[in-house]
Amino acid sequence: MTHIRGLGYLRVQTRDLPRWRELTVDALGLAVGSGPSADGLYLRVDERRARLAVLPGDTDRVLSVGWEVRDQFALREVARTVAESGIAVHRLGQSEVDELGVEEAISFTDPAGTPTEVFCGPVLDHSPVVTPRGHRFVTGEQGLGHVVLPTTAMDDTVSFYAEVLGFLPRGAMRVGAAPDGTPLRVRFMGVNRRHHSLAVCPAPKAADPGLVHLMLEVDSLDAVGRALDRVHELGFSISSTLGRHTNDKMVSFYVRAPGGWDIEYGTGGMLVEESHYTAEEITADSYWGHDWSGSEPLAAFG
Ligand SMILES: Cc1ccc(O)c(O)c1CC[C@@H]1C(=O)CC[C@]2(C)C(=O)CC[C@@H]12
Ligand SMILES: [Fe+2]
Repeated sequence: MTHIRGLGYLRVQTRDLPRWRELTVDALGLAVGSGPSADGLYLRVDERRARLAVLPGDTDRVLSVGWEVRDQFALREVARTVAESGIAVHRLGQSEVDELGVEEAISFTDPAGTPTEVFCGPVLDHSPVVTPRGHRFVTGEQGLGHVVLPTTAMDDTVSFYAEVLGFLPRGAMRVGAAPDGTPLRVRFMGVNRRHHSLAVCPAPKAADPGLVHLMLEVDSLDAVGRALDRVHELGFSISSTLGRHTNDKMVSFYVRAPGGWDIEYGTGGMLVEESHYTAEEITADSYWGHDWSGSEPLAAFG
């Protein structure tokens, strides 16, 4: 039933494009790609034209989370099931799909309020991906990485992704309790062998920026360490120090992006063997490290 193959792209809006360029290109080592808007920043990590698009605007917010399906027939199925679930679905026109660099796409708002797109037929850029320090990003069948979305409607959001879009639960972690004692949990969900392509996190209000973090994976610990050096040199704020997560086994750090949300930058994520997997509850976010004590408050929790 699952048609979604992975996280395809993320598009965000910012008031501070120059600082975004420093973070993504100079610090994190993404390659500059191309796109239709002359003042936009289009970033490549692989053969896709722009996996991350950063557009100038007067607020800092997510413009769209793009989920990928196999082909136009799978897209039609997703459009039908989302519409049947009671959510209004729009089919994007030619100028819109050209802007996204895909063949076809639909858009809708998920129960968390996230502007969401599902697409097929991404346009490729066959020129070499020249990252500043020669590292590679881990994408391919695992998709771009993962996003964590804040939501005030946890149950609706989780059931939408699981029961309408076919995401598989990949475990949870308690982050507190409601006034009546019901545990609150961050829930991880996957669509491919990456442990999670999505996590949904209980948040007090639905407001900009609409994101908790984007995770990007690179192919070596040295690439993570070098990026961390550059993040310090360029004066970015570390939200969480280096550590290893207990669920996906990834070694990562979190850096604060302009706009009040984070980019998680890691390596060594596990590959899920779906035929044996069961969804577990972790009781610590990390085996070691991941000190969040120096973090500036996330805009989504503010
Ligand atoms: C716990 C965990 C496992 C794997 C991940 O890729 C991952 O990002 C996390 C942390 C999720 C979550 C977060 O990002 C926002 C701040 C949160 C809610 C915490 O304060 C603990 C867990 C954190
Ligand atoms: Fe994460």
